[in-house]
Amino acid sequence: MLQVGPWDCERQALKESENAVDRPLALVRGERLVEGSIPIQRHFAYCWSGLLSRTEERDNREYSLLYNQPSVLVGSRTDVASVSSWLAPVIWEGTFNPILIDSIYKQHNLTIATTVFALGKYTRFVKDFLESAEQHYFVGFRVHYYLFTDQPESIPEVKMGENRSLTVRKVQSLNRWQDISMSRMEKLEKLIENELAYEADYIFCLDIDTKFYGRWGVESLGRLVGVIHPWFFDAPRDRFTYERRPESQAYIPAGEGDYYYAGAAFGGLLEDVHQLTKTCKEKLLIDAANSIEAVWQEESHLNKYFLLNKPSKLLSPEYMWRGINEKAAQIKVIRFSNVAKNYAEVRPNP
Ligand SMILES: CC(=O)N[C@H]1[C@@H](OP(=O)(O)OP(=O)(O)OC[C@H]2O[C@@H](n3ccc(=O)[nH]c3=O)[C@H](O)[C@@H]2O)O[C@H](CO)[C@H](O)[C@@H]1O
Ligand SMILES: [Mn+2]
Repeated sequence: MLQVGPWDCERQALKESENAVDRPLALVRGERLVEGSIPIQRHFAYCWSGLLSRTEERDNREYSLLYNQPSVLVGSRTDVASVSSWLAPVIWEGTFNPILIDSIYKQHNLTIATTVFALGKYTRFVKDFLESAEQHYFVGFRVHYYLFTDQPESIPEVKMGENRSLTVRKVQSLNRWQDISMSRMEKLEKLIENELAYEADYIFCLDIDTKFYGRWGVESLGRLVGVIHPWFFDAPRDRFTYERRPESQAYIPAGEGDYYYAGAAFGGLLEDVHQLTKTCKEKLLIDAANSIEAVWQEESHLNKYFLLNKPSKLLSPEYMWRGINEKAAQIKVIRFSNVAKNYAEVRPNP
C-alpha cells in the first residue's frame, strides 16, 4: 500500500511551484533540512520568511539560511563588470543578496558614521536627505549622522529610527562654494581623529544635495570605498576630468587612471578614510600655496588618491546617480542620486 505522509502532500504541491524559483530567503531549522526534500526546504523557507525574528527569539538552536546556489561559472550580471582588475568587487544590483549579506553583518554590531555638510543655501537639502536616508540607508543598522553647518538653528527636526542619531556641528561660513567643498577634507580628518575612534567602525562622506531612493546597505562596506561617477562610467579615460596640469598635486597624466570617482560619496574603515582625508587636505594646502586649484577641487585630489591607493570596493553609479529621471541601461536601481538644483541660485558664487 502506498504510504502518503504529510510530507508527500506538501512535496507534491510544491513540485508544481518549483519552477517559480527565486523564493525569498529565510532561516530554516537545521533538522528540517535533513528530513525534507528540496521542495520542502523551499516551502519552509517561503513560509517562514516573515517570522525570522520571532522564531529566533523563541528558539536558540542553529539556523541555516537557504538561498540559490552561487555559481562559480556564471556571473549574475553579464552586462557590467563586477570586479576590478585589482580584484575589488564592483557593486551592482543583482551581484549580491541583500538578506544574506545583512545576516552576515548583523552579527557584528557595527556603527556607520555618516557625514554631510550644509552651508549657506544648502540647508534646504537636509530634510529630504535625512528623511530618505532613514528609509533606505543602512536600515536596521546603527547610523550616526554628523551634519556640519553654518546655521544649526535652521536644521529641521527629523524623526530618527532606533539606533540612529544626528549630531549637528557648527562651522564657519565660507564665501566660495569651492572652499566649502574642499574644506570638507580637513573637517573629516579632524572628526575621525578626535571623535570617531570609539564611536564608529565605518564612515561614509556624502554630498547633501542628494536623496536616497533605494537600498544603500552593508554591501557597500569595505576598507576603502569609491563610487564610480555617474557621468563617466562608460567613458574612455582620456575623457575623464582629471586634473591635467602637472603643477597640481592632483595631476594625472594622459594614459593613466582606472575609473573616474565621484567626490560626492566615499567611505571605508575609519583608519583608511582618515588617511585619505589627511592626504587630500595636505595636497589641497600645497596647491593653495602654489596658487593652483584643481579643476574639480577635492574631487580631483580624491581621484589622484584612488589612483595611488586602490579602493578595496567600488560602488556602481547606482550609489551616486545623475538624477531620478535619468536613465541608463545598466542602472537597474537608483539608490542615491543628485537632486536637481539651480547652481546660480543656490551657490554663493559662480
Ligand atoms: C556628484 C559629485 O561627485 N559631485 C561633486 C561635484 O559637484 P557638485 O555640483 O555636486 O558640488 P556641490 O555644489 O554639491 O558641492 C559639494 C558639497 O559641498 C557642500 N556645499 C557646497 C556649496 C554650498 O554653498 N554649501 C554647501 O554646503 C554641500 O555638502 C555639497 O553637497 O564637485 C564638487 C567639487 O568640485 C564635489 O566634489 C562634489 O562632491
Ligand atoms: Mn553635490
